[in-house]
Amino acid sequence: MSNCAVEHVRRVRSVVLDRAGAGHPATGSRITRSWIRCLNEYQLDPGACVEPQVVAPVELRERQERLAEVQEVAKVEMANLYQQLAGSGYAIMLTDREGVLLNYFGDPAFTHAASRSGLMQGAIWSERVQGTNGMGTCLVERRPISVHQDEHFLSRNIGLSCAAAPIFDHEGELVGVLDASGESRLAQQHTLALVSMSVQMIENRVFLHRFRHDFILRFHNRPEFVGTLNEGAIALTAAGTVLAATRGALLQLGYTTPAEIVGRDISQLFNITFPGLVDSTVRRAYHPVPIFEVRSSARFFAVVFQPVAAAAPRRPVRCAESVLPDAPDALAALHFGDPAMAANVTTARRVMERNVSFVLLGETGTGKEMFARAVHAGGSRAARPFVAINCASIPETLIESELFGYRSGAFTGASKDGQRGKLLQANGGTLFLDEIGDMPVSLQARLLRVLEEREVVPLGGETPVRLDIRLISATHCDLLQKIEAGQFREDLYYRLQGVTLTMPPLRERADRRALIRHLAAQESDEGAPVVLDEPLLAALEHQRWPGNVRELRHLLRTMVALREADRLTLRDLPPQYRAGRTVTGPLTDAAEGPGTPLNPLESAERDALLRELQRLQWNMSGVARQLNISRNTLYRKLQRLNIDHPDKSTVH
Ligand SMILES: Nc1ncnc2c1ncn2[C@@H]1O[C@H](COP(=O)(O)OP(=O)(O)OP(=O)(O)O)[C@@H](O)[C@H]1O
Repeated sequence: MSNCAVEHVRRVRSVVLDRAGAGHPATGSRITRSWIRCLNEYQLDPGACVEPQVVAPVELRERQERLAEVQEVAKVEMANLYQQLAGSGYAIMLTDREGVLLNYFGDPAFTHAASRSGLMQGAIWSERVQGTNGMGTCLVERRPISVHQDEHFLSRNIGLSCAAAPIFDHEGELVGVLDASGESRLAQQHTLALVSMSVQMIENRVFLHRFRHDFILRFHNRPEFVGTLNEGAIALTAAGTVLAATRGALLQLGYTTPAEIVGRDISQLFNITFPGLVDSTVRRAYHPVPIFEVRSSARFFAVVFQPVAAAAPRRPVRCAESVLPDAPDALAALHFGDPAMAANVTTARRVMERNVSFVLLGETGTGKEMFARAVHAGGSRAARPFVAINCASIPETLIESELFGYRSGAFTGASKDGQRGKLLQANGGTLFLDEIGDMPVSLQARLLRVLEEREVVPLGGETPVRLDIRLISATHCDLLQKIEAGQFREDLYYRLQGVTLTMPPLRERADRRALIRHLAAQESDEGAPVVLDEPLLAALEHQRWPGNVRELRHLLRTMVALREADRLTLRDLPPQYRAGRTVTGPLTDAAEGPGTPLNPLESAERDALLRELQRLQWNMSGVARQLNISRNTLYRKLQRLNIDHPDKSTVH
């Protein structure tokens, strides 16, 4: 045993035996209490150098399945927390209530040392097995706790610094612990606060998910905190009886256990009737409405969310392109504090429950479709279909049948069963018309008629069908300019335009850094979490991003896939992003011009594309069709390959 370990053992024994230990930092009462338990109750030897105890893989899987819902939510929060602590040598861990380590996100620099210390999946970190430690002692104390270096009981653990917080379920049962541990010499003051915040986020999100088929009242004494991790949430039956409440709700209302309010009518807690509150929430378009607590008359602001229909197809957490959390947080998840996006979300929430049409403007890849999906997911139509149609990528001749459908045999090549058009497929839900500016003028008249008459006659059919759709249109072009040029109908423009929102380009978003981290976490969430070092983050933050968030996501996806280590640096950045294309760099504008070096493959692609463009006299739809790609993709290629249209104004 090293001198240091011998000294530690001597100190532990002396503190426990005379319970004095004057002058030693570890005599804080919780640590002392734990040491006493370890020595007297569990009969542990502080100098023991035992191997970590690990449960069998089958048992680990069973334990993980038992906590599957918490784990699913915790994974995202663990990745976020890991990003926040990245570089400080921490590993983030989740244990169950017996202290078995279920999930581990580790700093690569620390993983090896961590597994030597027993910080690995399946290891048991209860206080009874490992003595005083963040995870185990937190389970006993049921409170957030830091255990720094020689505050550990076993001398083999004194290299560690741990910050741990307990996770409770809606019944107040302790279900596990979230912990950040590292070999850091300096206990980071803020680590415990970050871990506690992550736990609060996990508890809230698990609660919202578990009670998604019930009414949920979300409240805070400041309206802007409704929907944040500080809010309180109460699940209610359709009759307004309390089913469960979050810790945040109990804290704000001055109760200590859920049992004190479960089973009571909501009107016994707040001076409201439940139907009245549901009504005013909907009338105020999900803006928090003031309510008063019965006992203290304290004012709160509340929103009631309606149950998500049980029959609704569950939105996959991760789909090919877009990642959306469960409603109603989909809109909030679209930004991390950018004022323009925040204002868009506020406006959308205000009108979401009224059948107002939206027009979404913004450059390609700024998230127009994602925004439309979030509006759909957050509203009362969430359980009904969301149908998207891209007017730029469907050949003009087919848009009509795509929209209106057709009867069997309506035209050569039509399916023999016919097809319901997108308008009918979207009935009751949302129709998203992407690149509306590219809709042929003849079809615009027909669409306008349908929107005014609110019924549609399928192609080749006779009986009109009643339509109830929310329409969200998107375009990257200037529709007013198109109207002037006679390419877009003014009357349709006014019919589509209930609320117009502009998605900011990525280079102008104030929350770029958080968004980059968030996307990197999402892109790496199936493997070990990836950390971006500071120079790389700064370089990404200052790119021009002509393809906006889409381009950023694809770049991160590529970098994550090709990485050699879990810490990405400037060396992982593809060459075309290294020089020049920054917003503030010296090559700012010139970088988009022909000066940017292309690799040989890109040069060949550029030549081939130029030949095709010249052959078809720059008819963009024709070239896109010829190459079997969408016009959006074609425009993106032009941008990427530095091809300027001879008449620049027509290239968007
Ligand atoms: N706020 C966001 N958070 C996370 N990912 C986003 C966000 N906005 C966009 N993305 C990502 O960028 C991709 C492109 O977004 P989307 O298709 O919504 O953009 P768009 O503006 O509709 O593009 P286009 O005009 O080219 O159709 C999405 O698939 C998604 O992965």
